[in-house]
Amino acid sequence: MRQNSIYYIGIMSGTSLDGIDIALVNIVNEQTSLVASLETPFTDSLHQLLSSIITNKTCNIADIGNASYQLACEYAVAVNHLLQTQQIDANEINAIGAHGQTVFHDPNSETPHSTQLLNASVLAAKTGITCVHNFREMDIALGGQGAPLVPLFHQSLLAQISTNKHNDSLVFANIGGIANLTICHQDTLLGFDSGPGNTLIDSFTQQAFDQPYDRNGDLAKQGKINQELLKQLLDDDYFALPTPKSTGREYFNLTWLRQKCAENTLNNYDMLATLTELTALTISSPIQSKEGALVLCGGGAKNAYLVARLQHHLPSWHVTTSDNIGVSADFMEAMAFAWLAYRTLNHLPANAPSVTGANKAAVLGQITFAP
Ligand SMILES: Nc1ncnc2c1ncn2[C@@H]1O[C@H](COP(=O)(O)OP(=O)(O)OP(=O)(O)O)[C@@H](O)[C@H]1O
Ligand SMILES: CC(=O)N[C@H]1[C@@H]2OC[C@@H](O2)[C@@H](O)[C@@H]1O[C@H](C)C(=O)O
Repeated sequence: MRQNSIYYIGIMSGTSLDGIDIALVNIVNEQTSLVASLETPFTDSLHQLLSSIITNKTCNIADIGNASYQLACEYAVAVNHLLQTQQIDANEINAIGAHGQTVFHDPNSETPHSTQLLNASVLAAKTGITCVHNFREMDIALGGQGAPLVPLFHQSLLAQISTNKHNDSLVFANIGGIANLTICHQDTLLGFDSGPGNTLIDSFTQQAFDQPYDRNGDLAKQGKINQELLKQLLDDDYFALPTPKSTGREYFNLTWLRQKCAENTLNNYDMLATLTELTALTISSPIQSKEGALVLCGGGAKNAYLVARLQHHLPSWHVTTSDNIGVSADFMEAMAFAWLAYRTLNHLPANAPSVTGANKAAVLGQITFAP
């Protein structure tokens, strides 16, 4: 590690497949702050390749290698561009914490695994920066879910954010493709995937309205929630499972939806309103305290209709976005991966057994040194 450097880079490309989020952060005395950020879409060819790997489940082995290589190249172009605009040399960066692209997540099978594609050698070679990656594997090897990993980062932020008023009941909800909650109550830390965030909303919007997502929830807002279908969806076993638990797009997808509502003939607006309500209810229902602060991050925080439904279900809660407490809602996850790289390089554990169910805390990730 370069001792005088305080910079780390985090890269997240999440389950929504909307592209790459990069955060350049500095970490001083355990305090993480965002210096610069960049959001860039995948090229069409990489987007198509990743979508086909994720949705087809079976794929050519060469596709895995190609996607890993292409992803590393696109990560590297974005990192180099960000550094150039900031006039920061690669030598000043301690490490990149790179999530990679999750293509399959199954921590509960007889052969538990979670696969994030990324050719880390290519990323290190093309940026000249040491790269930390494969963060979920060790937690799964220790019997954990390998996800979510951000709750410990959320907890680390508590010391530096200014919501002391609500500190005894603070819940972070990251609403990406899948939604995950971090519940900080006094000294306890809980965290789990609550279920679909935007993934069903996005897939249905693409199919029915030929738009990438339901901007601000404007389409759902025009529909009427169908209570009968909502009940059928909420009956899914995942929602009643005790923690630790995590999930992914291999479970919550349009096939899942079709199976649940084979007999339903809702119009598209009502369907979208019902799917949005599913996300709102599965995020709000596990929250037990009467009041507190619900801090939203991830793209779903921009869905005004979804946010209104969350506020509706949590009337005494202060529902806000992490931007309002000084942490970028768009780059929270990328910041978390920069922080995870910092933990790895400093030999510090980065999983929370109370969240993932691992039998012990451990240093996570693999290090690929800059050549
Ligand atoms: N203005 C908006 N209105 C409604 N939804 C939006 C808006 N902007 C972004 N989104 C939603 O946010 C999604 C992207 O969110 P985000 O980037 O947090 O997901 P991710 O990082 O891929 O997911 P995950 O956290 O599951 O890994 C988009 O696919 C879209 O559904
Ligand atoms: C396997 C996987 O990639 N899981 C992601 C996904 O996206 C949201 C949710 O599902 C969460 O469990 C996790 O990402 C975040 C960054 C996490 O590990 O905390």
